[in-house]
Amino acid sequence: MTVPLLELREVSKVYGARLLGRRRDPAVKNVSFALEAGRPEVFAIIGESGSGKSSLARMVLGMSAASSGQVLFRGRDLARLRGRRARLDFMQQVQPIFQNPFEAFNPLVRVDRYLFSTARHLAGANDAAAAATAADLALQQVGLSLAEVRGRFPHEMSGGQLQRAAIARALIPGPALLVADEPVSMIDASLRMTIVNLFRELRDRLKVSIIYITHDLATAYTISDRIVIMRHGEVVEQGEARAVLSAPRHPYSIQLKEAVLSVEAAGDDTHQPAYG
Ligand SMILES: Nc1ncnc2c1ncn2[C@@H]1O[C@H](COP(=O)(O)OP(=O)(O)OP(=O)(O)O)[C@@H](O)[C@H]1O
Repeated sequence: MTVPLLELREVSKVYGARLLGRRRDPAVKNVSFALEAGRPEVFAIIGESGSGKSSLARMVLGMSAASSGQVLFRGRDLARLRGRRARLDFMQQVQPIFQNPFEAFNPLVRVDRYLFSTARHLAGANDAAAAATAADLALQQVGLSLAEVRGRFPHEMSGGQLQRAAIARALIPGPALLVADEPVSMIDASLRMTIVNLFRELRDRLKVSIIYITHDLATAYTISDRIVIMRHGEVVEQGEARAVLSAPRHPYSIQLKEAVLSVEAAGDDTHQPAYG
């Protein structure tokens, strides 16, 4: 069997030891799943607020250690990733996209400078021209160009544009995996679908896998190949997106399905493609 791109084995996360003398409930409890190497997919992690999605994302990104279990990237346990070279290699291959693009960028740094810096540090661009080329190519992948971004501060761009620039930044090192934690929840509703559809396009064009973390079943259902549904830190259902949605087994997934159907029945146009 080939080594998976990403594998979680019985991963749990417990914050702090005790709360008022009582053991805290785990934020993530015995979660296992794997993404195959060489088979790019959009993999959604769905759950309501507090279900443990962001805790899981932080462990996959190596930003927080699992309390028990293992997170393996290409067979290497993230808990054993030592040294600058290994960390850099991991960061080149696994890139985050956060919820609020205005927090992801330093407000005092022009967006193009930010991209050039990523190109120098993570993509080996060794002069200004190489950094500009890398930034421009990445921006084109998300429907922007360096000319549109040049010289602008984050607040001089719309939330949708800035989130695209954040996705471009994440693409600069040529990652194999993007971890997008609620990437459209701060974006104007009319632009959400354009951005999530972009994930599918990137999967096909760049062969990158995307973990799409959301509380919004409708977008996840539309763009994902597989989904896991979390509740209180546990995976309550997982599988191929259409299969899970067509025959939900858990009461929570049934509720979610009903929510999607009611959005569709209402003809909510926030889930239609829009450009801008
Ligand atoms: N740094 C932390 N310290 C202590 N508890 C935390 C920490 N981060 C998260 N938690 C707790 O862990 C549980 C899961 O939180 P988490 O943020 O992972 O869920 P989530 O599904 O991403 O929710 P949301 O969508 O609201 O961000 C919650 O009970 C939360 O209060």
